[in-house]
Amino acid sequence: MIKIDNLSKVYTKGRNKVVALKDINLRIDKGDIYGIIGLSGAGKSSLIRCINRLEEPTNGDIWVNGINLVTLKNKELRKARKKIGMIFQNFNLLHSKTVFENIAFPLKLVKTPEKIIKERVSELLELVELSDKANVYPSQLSGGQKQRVGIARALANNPDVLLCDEATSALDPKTTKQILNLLKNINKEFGLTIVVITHEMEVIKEICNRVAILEGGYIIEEGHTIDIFSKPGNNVTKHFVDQEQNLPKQYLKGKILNLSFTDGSAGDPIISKLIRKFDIDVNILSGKIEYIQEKPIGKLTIQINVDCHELSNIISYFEENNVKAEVLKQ
Ligand SMILES: Nc1ncnc2c1ncn2[C@@H]1O[C@H](COP(=O)(O)OP(=O)(O)OP(=O)(O)O)[C@@H](O)[C@H]1O
Repeated sequence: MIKIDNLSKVYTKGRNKVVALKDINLRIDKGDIYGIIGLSGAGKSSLIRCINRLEEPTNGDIWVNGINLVTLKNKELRKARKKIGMIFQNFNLLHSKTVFENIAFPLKLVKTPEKIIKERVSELLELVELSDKANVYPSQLSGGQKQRVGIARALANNPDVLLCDEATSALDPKTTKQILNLLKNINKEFGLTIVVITHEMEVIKEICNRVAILEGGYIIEEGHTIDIFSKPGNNVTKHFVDQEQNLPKQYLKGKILNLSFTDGSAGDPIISKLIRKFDIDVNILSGKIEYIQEKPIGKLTIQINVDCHELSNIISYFEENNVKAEVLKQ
C-alpha cells in the first residue's frame, strides 16, 4: 500500500544543513493503522509530510498504491494527492467558511457538481456526527468538533490513505479518545489505511496495529504494537512504554524485577507458583494490566531477596512461562 525506500530529507538554509531523515525504509499494508512515534525533533513531521510530498524528499522513493510519488509532475501529483487525505494538530480549517463549506472545499477544487457536493457533505457530516453544525463557523466549535470537521474534509474525496499529523495533541484526554474511536471506526468501515504520527504512546496503544520508533531521523525499532510494547528493544522505546519507574528509594532493596505478561501468560497464577517453587517471599511494588487492541499486557514490578544464582533460575522460570523479566536492580 505504502512503500518507502531509502528516504532521506535534508533541509538546507544557506550553508546550514539539517539532516531530518536518514535512509528510512517502511512498508505499510492496506488497512493498517500505522503509528510513527518519536521525541521532539525526531523527524516525524518531516516523514509524514514527505509521504504526500508536502515536503520534498531529498532522496528515495515513496510508493502509494503502486505509484512512485517522487516521479510525479504537478498535474499527476495533484491527482495522486486526492487519494491521500490529511489532518493536522491545529486543524487548519478555513475560518471564514462554514463547516459545510470547509468540507465541500476539496470537492469544489476538483469541480464536483453542486448536487453531489451536497449529498457527499451531508453523508460526511452524519459520519462525524456534526449534521446540526453545518452552518456554523469554526470559531463556534470545540477542539474535538474542529478535528471532526478536519476528518470529514480529509475524507471528502474518498482517499485510500489518511495521514494524521499529531491530530489529537491539542485535545483533552476524553476528546482524544473520541477522535481515536472515530478513526478506528473509519478504518474498520471503509478499510482506510491510516498513518498516525504522535509523541504519545497512549495514541499508539489505542489504535495502531503496527508502530515505528523514530529517533534522530532513523527508524530504530518497528513491529506489531503488542510486541514493541511488551518487549521494547532499546532505551528510547522503553521511555515511551514507561517501563522505567521512579520507585521510592526505601523500596530499592534486594533484587527488583520488571515483569511483562502477554496474552499467553496473563491468565496463569505465575507468581503464586514462583513462591511455592522457590520458597521465597515476593513483594509487589507496582502493577497494572493494559489492553492493546483488546489484548491484555500485565506489568508487574516485584522485589525478592535471593542470591544471583537463584535470580538467574527465577529469570529462566519466567522465560519458560512466557513472561519477560527485566532486572531493574541487582
Ligand atoms: N523547514 C525546516 N528547515 C530547517 N530545518 C527543519 C525544518 N523542518 C524541520 N527541521 C528540522 O528537522 C528536524 C526534524 O524536525 P521534525 O519537525 O520533522 O521533527 P518532529 O519529530 O516532527 O518534531 P516535533 O515533535 O517537535 O514537531 C529537526 O531538527 C528540525 O529542527
